Amino acid sequence: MTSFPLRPQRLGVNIDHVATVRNARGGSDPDPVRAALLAQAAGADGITAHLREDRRHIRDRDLSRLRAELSIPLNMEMAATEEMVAIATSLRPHACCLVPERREEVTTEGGLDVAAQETVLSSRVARLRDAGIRVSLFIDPDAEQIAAATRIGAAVVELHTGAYAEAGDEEGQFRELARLARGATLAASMGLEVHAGHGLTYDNVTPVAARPEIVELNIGHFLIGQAIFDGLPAVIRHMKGLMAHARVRPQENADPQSDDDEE
Ligand SMILES: CC(=O)[C@@H](O)[C@H](O)COP(=O)(O)O
Ligand SMILES: NCC(=O)COP(=O)(O)O
Repeated sequence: MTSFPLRPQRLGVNIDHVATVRNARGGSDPDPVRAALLAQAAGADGITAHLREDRRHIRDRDLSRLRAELSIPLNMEMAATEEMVAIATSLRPHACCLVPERREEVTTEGGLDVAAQETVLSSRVARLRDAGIRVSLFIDPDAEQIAAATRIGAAVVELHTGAYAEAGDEEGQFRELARLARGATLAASMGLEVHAGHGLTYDNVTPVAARPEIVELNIGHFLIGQAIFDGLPAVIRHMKGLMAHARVRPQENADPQSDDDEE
């Protein structure tokens, strides 16, 4: 692994769960667009918002306001459906991240099975790309999925960090970190830009932030929850500080067990 300071890593702030709280009462507060503008002012490098098919948090109007009001990149997460492709190609956000979706799920469980649906996904990726949108695929860090992502013309993969974040013990965390490290190295070697996210917190971000190939982290649920106690600007600044520190001496900050040189 690299031992010199790495280039800074971008933080994409996911504001979905501001909308979850708003929707609990059906009114207009708290406003996710106001949160996004606050995040932008506090140093967020991008804003991520997931327009779910069931509109349980972010709604169509939130996205059009985000598109109009933000000056940092907007990353629209969405299922790879006809409806969502039509919305995205009309909205033209900076990026679209295609994610798997099941109505019954509480949150996004696992990555998109790109290998199993290459034909349909490649035509949807092409339509988004033709509209000038940078396309990312939210996948598990598996060689088969990474190879399929390159075949269908994605520019970016976002590696799902949920299994790492939820690993119950140190051994499981080491194993999942090693898997992420292998996936990140492979994806970068195939020319993909590598992002990561899901379930990241102050406590588990450092080894992921220290991976040289990972240039962007998307973090939401933890930041929005922690903002209740500390305020959103302070929370964003603290997370960015942890990410920056992880990249100063990546060898010390990455978990030694995750070092792909040792595998
Ligand atoms: C794809 C993904 O990881 C995000 O969309 C994020 O977790 C917030 O949305 P949900 O909690 O609704 O999955
Ligand atoms: N793609 C991951 C994301 O946007 C944020 O996930 P989480 O931090 O809300 O779990």
